[in-house]
Amino acid sequence: CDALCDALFTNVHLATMEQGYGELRDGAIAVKDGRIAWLGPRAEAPPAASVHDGGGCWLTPGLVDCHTHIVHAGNRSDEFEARLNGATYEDIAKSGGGIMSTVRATRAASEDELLRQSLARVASLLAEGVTTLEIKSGYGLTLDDEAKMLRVARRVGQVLPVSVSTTFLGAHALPPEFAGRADDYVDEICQRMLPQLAALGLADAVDAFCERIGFSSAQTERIFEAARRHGLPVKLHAEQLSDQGGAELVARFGGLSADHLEHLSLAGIDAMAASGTVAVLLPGAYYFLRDTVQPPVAALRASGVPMAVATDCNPGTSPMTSILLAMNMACTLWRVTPQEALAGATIHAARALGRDADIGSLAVGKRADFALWDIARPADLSYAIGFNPCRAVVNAGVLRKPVVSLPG
Ligand SMILES: O=C(O)CC[C@@H]1NC(=O)NC1=O
Ligand SMILES: [Fe+3]
Repeated sequence: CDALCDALFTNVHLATMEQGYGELRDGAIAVKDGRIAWLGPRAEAPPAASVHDGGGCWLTPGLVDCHTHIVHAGNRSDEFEARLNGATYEDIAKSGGGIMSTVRATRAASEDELLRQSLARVASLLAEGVTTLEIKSGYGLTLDDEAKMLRVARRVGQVLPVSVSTTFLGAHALPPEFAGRADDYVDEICQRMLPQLAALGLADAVDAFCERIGFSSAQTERIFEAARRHGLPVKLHAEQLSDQGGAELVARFGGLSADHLEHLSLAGIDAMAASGTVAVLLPGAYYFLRDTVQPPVAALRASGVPMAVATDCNPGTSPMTSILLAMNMACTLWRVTPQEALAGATIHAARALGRDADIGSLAVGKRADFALWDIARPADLSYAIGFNPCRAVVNAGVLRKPVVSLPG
């Protein structure tokens, strides 16, 4: 720091996540105006107005959950029960349940009620050191209801100490008003919903569900072209249940990420490697659906495609509000390594949001978003199941306890 730093966090071991990982033991990190001003050996730390002794904790970048549907009303435990009695996810969707069940509940909920239900779920993630969260729409499927969801997503970041990236996912399911007229609904998305939501500044990115029970790659391409016309980056639910060529499509648009990827092809991997598109792994949905087809983690690793890990928090396929559990699942179910899982919930997740210049690793000039952990080594974060070792969180240089209080 040229002038006196605002805060110094010392007596900590740093997992910097620079160049993919990076450790600095017995270190310290200084903050000025909400940004990282210095990091290095504890003995060389600069003076600061306030000094916090980290007690030998590990200090990582604040965790980033880069794929959630955390704003929604109601739950779908009835379908969970039905599937355990033999129904399939696609049967339920085809009979009007599934996503449409949550659409009906979300349309019926007021904006304030939607916020109240969502904040409780977000608080669970914040307790585990999450400092940035992506939140999708996709349970409204009309302009007004999609705007309501995205306003609630923005309010989450105003009410709680978390940065929120919003994603418009109007192409999540075909609403009843357009039954049998998918192309007309895609027109509604491209010609009305997306332009107005972009003009209102409610969406930071655009996503679609490219799948047999979702939207075709041709329909997805039309949505991506509309996103491009409005200067919005794209990402995609791709190859979750089948190979629709979604990964190649999102790579062709220089998209931020392709997500799920259980049925990803080698051609899709090559396209993502060439375009720098992040592979977002969502083990919660694989686990909860009792899926058996794994994403090609070894091939993604060999091709150098950056892998992120996220909760996919949603009421139908991944009712999970634990990023640490998602990290453990990625390791245990798919042989992601603990270092890859931590990169997947920090720098690679930040890259999947187009935010890696600002967050996701410990580097001078980045936002001072940190999490402090009472662990022996960083691998402990994806090793433990259901145990939360987070001892403190720092948002833009401001220290807070992990558990936040909710309004009202
Ligand atoms: O079932 C839901 O409510 C959303 C499921 C979620 N959305 C999607 O496109 N794939 C998923 O797993
Ligand atoms: Fe999802």
